[in-house]
Amino acid sequence: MPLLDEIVAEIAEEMGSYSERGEVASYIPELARVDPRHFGIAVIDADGNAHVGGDADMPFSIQSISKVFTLTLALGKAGDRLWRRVGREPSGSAFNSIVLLENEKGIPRNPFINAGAIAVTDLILSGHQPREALGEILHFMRFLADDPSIAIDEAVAASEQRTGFRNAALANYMKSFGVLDNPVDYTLGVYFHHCAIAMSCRQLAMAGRFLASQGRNPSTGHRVVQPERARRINAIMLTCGHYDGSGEFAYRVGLPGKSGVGGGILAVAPGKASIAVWAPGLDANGNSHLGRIALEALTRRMGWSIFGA
Ligand SMILES: NC(=O)CC[C@H](N)C(=O)O
Repeated sequence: MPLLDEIVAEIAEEMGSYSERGEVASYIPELARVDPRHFGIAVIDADGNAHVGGDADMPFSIQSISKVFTLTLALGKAGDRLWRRVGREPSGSAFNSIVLLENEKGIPRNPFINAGAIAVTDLILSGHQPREALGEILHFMRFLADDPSIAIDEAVAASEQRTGFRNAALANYMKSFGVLDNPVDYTLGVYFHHCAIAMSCRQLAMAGRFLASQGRNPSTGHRVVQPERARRINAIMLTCGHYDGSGEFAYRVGLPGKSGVGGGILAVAPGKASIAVWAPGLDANGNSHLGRIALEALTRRMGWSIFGA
């Protein structure tokens, strides 16, 4: 699709000239070292062709984007039982907020805020050793992206493990309500490590293909999840994937999307494409500032918003 190639190249070039790039996350010390001038974009279309621009092959910390994949895995294990320990409504508060937990009996609003993702990780652990659970998550990422080289950035994981007091508070608080089954340090260890998986835009867009193609890996025809499950994961990405910036993302971009504080965003244009962008500078909600601008430009030019042209 030459048009798509041109648009992706144009966007990569335009993003290079922005001076307002947001702030790189600094509460995880290792992420503060990343150069805010990076920009990458990868679009895998419905025929499996990759259209890339900028630093599309440079690995970055996927952080909360991993929550899409842990949710998928946990749903595979627990099915609808998962929804007993986590809700599926937007929280309207920050990704690491604790405020709603007290009134809601330790049940997090959705699987994409930190508390919800920690509860989902706990379900994947379910009695296994942290190493086994992590191995399973990594194996799933490599399988989806069709790339055995995907790995965890141990320096990022260790950095968050040292400084993740807020997440430790969320996990302990949920544990006090009986929402977590495993030892808190096991669950947190797995959570910090899956957030520290490093992937490039190309690898992420590859991993997201099943969400754009009704649950199937389009190149092998392999079913990852049922179409209904893919649709529902997309729905939660749309409503909750950008925390208290989810409304703004839907308004401007109009696609299911999941951000991470490493500056990545995975977005899904159902039936059309799986898209990953990366720009490390964040806005006030902790979502990639330029990443959102780039996706807005892409969906506008391609007419891909799920809400119409
Ligand atoms: N929004 C994010 O990407 C947050 C993930 C990060 N690992 C944290 O728990 O704080």
